[in-house]
Amino acid sequence: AKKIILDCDPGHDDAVAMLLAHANPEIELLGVTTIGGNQTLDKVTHNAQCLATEYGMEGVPIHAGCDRPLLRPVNPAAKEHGESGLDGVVLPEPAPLSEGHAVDFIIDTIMENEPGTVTLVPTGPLTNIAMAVRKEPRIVDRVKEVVLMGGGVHVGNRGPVAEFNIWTDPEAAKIVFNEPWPITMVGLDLTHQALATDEVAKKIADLGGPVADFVLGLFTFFRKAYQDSQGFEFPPVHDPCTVAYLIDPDIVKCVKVPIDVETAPGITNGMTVADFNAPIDETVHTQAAMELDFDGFWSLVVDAIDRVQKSG
Ligand SMILES: Nc1ccc([C@@H]2N[C@H](CO)[C@@H](O)[C@H]2O)cc1
Ligand SMILES: [Ca+2]
Repeated sequence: AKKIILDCDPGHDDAVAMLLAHANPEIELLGVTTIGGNQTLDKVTHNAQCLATEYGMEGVPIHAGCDRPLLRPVNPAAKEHGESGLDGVVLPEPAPLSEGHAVDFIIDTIMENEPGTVTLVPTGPLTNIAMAVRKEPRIVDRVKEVVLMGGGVHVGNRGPVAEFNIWTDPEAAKIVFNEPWPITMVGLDLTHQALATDEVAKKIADLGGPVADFVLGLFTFFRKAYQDSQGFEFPPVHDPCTVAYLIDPDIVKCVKVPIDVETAPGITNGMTVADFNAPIDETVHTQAAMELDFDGFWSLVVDAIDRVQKSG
């Protein structure tokens, strides 16, 4: 199984990423770390703890991380995720929070495991990852790869070309994208294909059960929020696309391309800039996810719900 650390800001779609990472046998979830983003750090951390209970996740450490970006103020996505960060569902009691900062957990976990065996899966702003790199630069060569939800190629949800996770902390993103580790950017080009349509909801409803109902509750709220805030009929469930790619790389088609981050103020601030004019040689350590196998993706999510309900 692939060992991963999920660095997240739950968040309706982070919640599905956590479910997929916990349930699928191809993934060994070494720990969950949290970052302020969709909501403030205290709220997203509490949400992660409650989700661990909901999914029956035993013994997976949860560590809270940075409570704000490196330079920018926190700008929660309250319209899309609600005041709690997980509006639309009733949350169970929280699982315990582990001692110690997320940045130290990320560093220690990578340094304690064999080189090239731990994958980082950030699905929120990249502050914790940037801080970890600055505190312990040796993690860059030891990490197997970074598969992050964020950015996109000339697409945005915070203005014309910025995506929320990057836009929230562009300086952290610039640090992360400029380290020489392998990065798969699972951006909006890809995740806007991962729509929770009526047919998807029906498959989950047909499964039945408490976790199926929980996920449907997430989707119901997220769908209304997306209709009201971005005019989408169905909500794109961004974050689990990262885990799905790790489970089955054929589910996501990627293109190798140099990617950097714009941190200058102005209309392109927070943009991930893919340079398709550059030569693609072995120095290119970044790739952008562009095409999703819709049915393959959703079958993994339905399977994860089924597995968690069966092991409950
Ligand atoms: N409108 C909006 C939707 C999702 C998000 C969060 N940020 C990323 C998508 O931009 C995902 O990680 C998701 O959790 C932010 C804003
Ligand atoms: Ca997220």
